[in-house]
Amino acid sequence: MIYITRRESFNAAHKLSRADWSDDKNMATFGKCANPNWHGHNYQLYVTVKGEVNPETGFLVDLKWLKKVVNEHVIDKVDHRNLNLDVDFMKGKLASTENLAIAIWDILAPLIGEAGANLHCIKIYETENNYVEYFG
Ligand SMILES: Nc1nc2c(c(=O)[nH]1)N=C([C@H](O)[C@H](O)COP(=O)(O)OP(=O)(O)OP(=O)(O)O)CN2
Ligand SMILES: [Zn+2]
Repeated sequence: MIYITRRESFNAAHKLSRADWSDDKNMATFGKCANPNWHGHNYQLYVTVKGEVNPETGFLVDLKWLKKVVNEHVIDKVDHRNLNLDVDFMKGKLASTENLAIAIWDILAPLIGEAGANLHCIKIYETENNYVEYFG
């Protein structure tokens, strides 16, 4: 078993708030992250794939292919966007890093499976100090 990781970066706005809660409750729960006029992050996304090395190519998966899949299906949809308003796969979800990691897993796992490998981990740094890892 071998593991290979592609890192991508994106910039996105969001806020942590629930439409079915009052402003006061959102502020009490999420603090400054519930600021109604949004705030943004420079996110770092790490997509780790696991599997066996193809003896003919020496590859688990071609990193150029992985870059293309991650960019087409994730980065192009989130970069310079508002996670709450613009991103179809986050509609109706609280825009936390946990929910973002789960949503990205759900998009990429089947695509990577079709290529004969397995998605191992989605890791997202929201800030330098905060990151989430999701293993499915
Ligand atoms: N479990 C979670 N908690 C929080 C999330 C999250 O996605 N999951 N997100 C946030 C906010 O988005 C917030 O913007 C994080 O910013 P902050 O707390 O300021 O993070 P920093 O690393 O910049 O803070 P330092 O104090 O400088 O370490 C909040 N909680
Ligand atoms: Zn935030």
